[in-house]
Amino acid sequence: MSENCNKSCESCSADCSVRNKKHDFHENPHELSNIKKVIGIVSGKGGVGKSLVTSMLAVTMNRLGYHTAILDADITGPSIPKAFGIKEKAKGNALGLNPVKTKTGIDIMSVNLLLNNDTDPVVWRGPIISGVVKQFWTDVIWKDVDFMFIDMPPGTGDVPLTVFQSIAVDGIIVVTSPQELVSMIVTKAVKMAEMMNIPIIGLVENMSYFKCTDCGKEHKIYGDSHIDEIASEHNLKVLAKLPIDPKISAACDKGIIELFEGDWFDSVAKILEEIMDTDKK
Ligand SMILES: Nc1ncnc2c1ncn2[C@@H]1O[C@H](COP(=O)(O)OP(=O)(O)OP(=O)(O)O)[C@@H](O)[C@H]1O
Repeated sequence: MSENCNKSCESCSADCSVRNKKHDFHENPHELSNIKKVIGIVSGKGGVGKSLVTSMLAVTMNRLGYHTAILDADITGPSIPKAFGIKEKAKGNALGLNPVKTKTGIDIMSVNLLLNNDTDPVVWRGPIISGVVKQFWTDVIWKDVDFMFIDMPPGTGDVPLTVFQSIAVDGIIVVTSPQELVSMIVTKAVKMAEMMNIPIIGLVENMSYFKCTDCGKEHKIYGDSHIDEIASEHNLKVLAKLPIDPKISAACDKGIIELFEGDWFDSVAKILEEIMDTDKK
């Protein structure tokens, strides 16, 4: 703290303990929760495969023996329960709300696990939606979770802001697709992450190519990718390039994403393990 501190952080830019404390809006998780690492999955717009990447990352880390969880913060477009084929509803008791376990033991909380019908639209205003996401963090009992993946709502609106301010996110992964204005999206994500003081773990390019099952050739359906140049401009890693694969969309539709085959996320898994290990040292 500066000797001249008048506790008026708004008019002072010093990076001191008072300022940092005053600007820390992080909420504590439920007292019975224990969450080691929280990874936010973001995208610039909807439909690029953010929920799919979130699901596959959780499955990958679960296969490696980590207890994983998904907090579905995409309140108005929750697609996680469907990808995992979850039909049951979340139950609560006097202590709090329990996540629903998938067949392989991944803990999930999503607004669709609370609504009477999956098809009921969520017609709520921003502050209500943000409040629900916060409650998914504070009122759900997340027991012994190694990696929690947060499926963020697309963009940089009210809800992502609340998530980043109220949940201590350890890092974010940005999902893009080749047809997007990738450069702009990545630059925005980098700036947002800087503002929120959260490291970007790297980029995942979804729908990168289509591999012909007859000739084995890779076709760039959405044109050439620029992800590598953009990543190096920002000093970021490209974590994975995921093909367009009808088997993947079929797995999501049938609720069997836990059975996906492919090694696309093996290198991301190593990076996540390193993040976990650095804390143990
Ligand atoms: N690489 C892929 N191959 C085949 N299908 C895919 C692929 N990526 C995504 N899809 C399909 O595209 C649809 C949209 O994906 P997803 O729900 O993950 O997008 P999203 O970015 O989370 O969208 P929103 O933010 O609007 O919820 C899903 O039906 C998914 O199965």
